[in-house]
Amino acid sequence: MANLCKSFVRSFATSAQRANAFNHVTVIGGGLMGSGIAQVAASTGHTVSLVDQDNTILGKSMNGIHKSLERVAKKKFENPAAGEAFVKDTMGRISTATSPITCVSHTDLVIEAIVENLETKKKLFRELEAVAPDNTSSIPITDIAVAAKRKDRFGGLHFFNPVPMMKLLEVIRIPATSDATFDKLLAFGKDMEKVTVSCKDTPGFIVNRLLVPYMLEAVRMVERGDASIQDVDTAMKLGAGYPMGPFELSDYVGLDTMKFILDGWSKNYPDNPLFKPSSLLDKMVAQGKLGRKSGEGFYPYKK
Ligand SMILES: C[C@H](O)CC(=O)SCCNC(=O)CCNC(=O)[C@H](O)C(C)(C)COP(=O)(O)OP(=O)(O)OC[C@H]1O[C@@H](n2cnc3c(N)ncnc32)[C@H](O)[C@@H]1OP(=O)(O)O
Ligand SMILES: NC(=O)c1ccc[n+]([C@@H]2O[C@H](COP(=O)([O-])OP(=O)(O)OC[C@H]3O[C@@H](n4cnc5c(N)ncnc54)[C@H](O)[C@@H]3O)[C@@H](O)[C@H]2O)c1
Repeated sequence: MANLCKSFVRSFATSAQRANAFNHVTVIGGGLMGSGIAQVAASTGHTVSLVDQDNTILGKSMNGIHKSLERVAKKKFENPAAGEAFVKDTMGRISTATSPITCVSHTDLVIEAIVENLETKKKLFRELEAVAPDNTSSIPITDIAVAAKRKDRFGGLHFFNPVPMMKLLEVIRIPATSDATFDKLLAFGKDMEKVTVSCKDTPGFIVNRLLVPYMLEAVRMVERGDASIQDVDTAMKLGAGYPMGPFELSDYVGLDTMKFILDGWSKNYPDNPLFKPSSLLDKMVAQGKLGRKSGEGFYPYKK
């Protein structure tokens, strides 16, 4: 890992101008979250290796990052040439790879953002045998850390979707996490221009422990025939001020990710009624209706 950071530069600057806690970041998983994390890490001056299973997936990830950067640039810069330079500089800091092994030897921080499946995550950490702060939605960090040898350098970073827009980062320590590691993860959050909060290594941390049961109760409400999908979404947007209703948000997060979260919780806490599986969610995932990413979820989307 890199030396401790000396100071922070809050606004966008080139890597040469910033003093970040980490210089080079490896992000494993180039899906919704990994792409967003790689984008923000690069736009805040880090060099980034983005790793996924094959180059087709990585091509899609880089396309998505480019489009998202163009949206950010439009908002950030009045001068189109400055916006174009920002996009080009940021893209130039991201390289891609299909194996993490080559990247981790020269990286300062590894962030895992692959599918929400404990066995898959543990297998990856066994392969890495290194430090890899984890972007899990719901799996206790301690359970994933079982596969890591150097647990003092292990911690949880929970980003939110879409990463470029959501200001929060949950930073989770396990008993074995050293103070130095925890402090550096908090510093990394600041470098990424996020507000950090911390909590115990409990299921769903703060946000998902409250948000996911709410989203699932919306699904159960529709399963019971109490209200329609559209009316629940309208109600929560106009009556509770949420930017998206629970069904729009479920499609945005990914119904497979929602199911992974719920399956993990219901297996570990079978007596908690908030974590009960949903047959509607199970059926939709089995049909490949995963939300925006598959072109259909609770709503249809243009592919
Ligand atoms: C399950 C996990 O473990 C945890 C989670 O992540 S839970 C999910 C947490 N996320 C949320 O709750 C998201 C809730 N939704 C929102 O906050 C908003 O709907 C939203 C920010 C996603 C989009 O905002 P909205 O106003 O609805 O749409 P839109 O007009 O397209 O976007 C607003 C601005 O955000 C920007 N934006 C949206 N998505 C973006 C992206 N991926 N990249 C860059 N910019 C983006 C747009 O460019 C737009 O900028 P502008 O206002 O200057 O035009
Ligand atoms: N979707 C959300 O809103 C959200 C928000 C916060 C956290 N998370 C968490 O972030 C993680 C990733 O979620 P996502 O929504 O980006 O999923 P996603 O399905 O969009 O992406 C997962 C990516 O991981 C890749 N992958 C799988 N196994 C791999 C391996 N062994 N090596 C390299 N790449 C591999 C897949 O090819 C895929 O591109 C999950 O743990 C999820 O719970 C998701």
